Amino acid sequence: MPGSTTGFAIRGVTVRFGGLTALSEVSLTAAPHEVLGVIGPNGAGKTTLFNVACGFVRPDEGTLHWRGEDRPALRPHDLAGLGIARTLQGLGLFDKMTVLDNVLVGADRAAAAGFWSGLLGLRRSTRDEAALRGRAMSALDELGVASYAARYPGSLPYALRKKVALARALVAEPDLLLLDEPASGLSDEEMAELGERLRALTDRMAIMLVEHHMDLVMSVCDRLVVLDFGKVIATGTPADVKDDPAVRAAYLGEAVG
Ligand SMILES: Nc1ncnc2c1ncn2[C@@H]1O[C@H](COP(=O)(O)OP(=O)(O)OP(=O)(O)O)[C@@H](O)[C@H]1O
Repeated sequence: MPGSTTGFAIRGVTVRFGGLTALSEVSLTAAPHEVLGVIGPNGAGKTTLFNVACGFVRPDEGTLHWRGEDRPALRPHDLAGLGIARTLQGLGLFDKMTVLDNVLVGADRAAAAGFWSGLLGLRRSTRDEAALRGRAMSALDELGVASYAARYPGSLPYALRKKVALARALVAEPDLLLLDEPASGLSDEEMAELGERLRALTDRMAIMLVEHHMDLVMSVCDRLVVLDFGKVIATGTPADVKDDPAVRAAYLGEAVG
């Protein structure tokens, strides 16, 4: 297939909001097992790019590429079936559901999308339910929060709620994980733990993260894409990008690394 890529790619994406061009011909790739960071000063277009990757914003021009196919019209509800999971800044946990049930929502989405063939038919059996709960519990366990399974998210500190949201994304066993500001609101220690967690996840998935915290970005990402005024101004390893004069100019007054 022409232009076929292994992994996730955004190609020539332009997004306009009325007269404002939020993204202009942006291209990037996230290879399997890679952590790709998207950074840039305020208003650079990071959130818009994340929303394009999640299918929340449809590009005016350009395409997405995933699993060997061009996908001009990715929609949010397609993600689970395509092996893509995401966490959002707002977490989106349901306060009236327990932690376990919140994670089960992620398992349900994946099962409904045919992710685990046979696990969800027209009538779900007790055994299927038990299997889904088992997966949800292991996702919580992997993040060290299984003991909170019966609690309600609202009663937990923010860092724990973030782990629950991540468990909900991971329960679907995605090949691509999209993270919007995963470090926001975390302490330095929690951020370091998150960094280690993300590195460990690369043995089974690619990760694209939009993040403000340079410490996390510099330590966790294999490659970075830097946006400024909707354009890619630099791409490379964290070390390359840190020394790039265009990046330094874009961040004038802000610390890079
Ligand atoms: N729905 C929208 N309607 C109109 N303009 C928008 C919309 N969303 C974003 N923009 C504009 O597009 C540009 C890029 O915004 P975006 O939120 O993607 O940047 P960002 O890099 O995520 O910024 P920040 O770091 O401040 O969150 C900004 O000028 C913003 O005002």
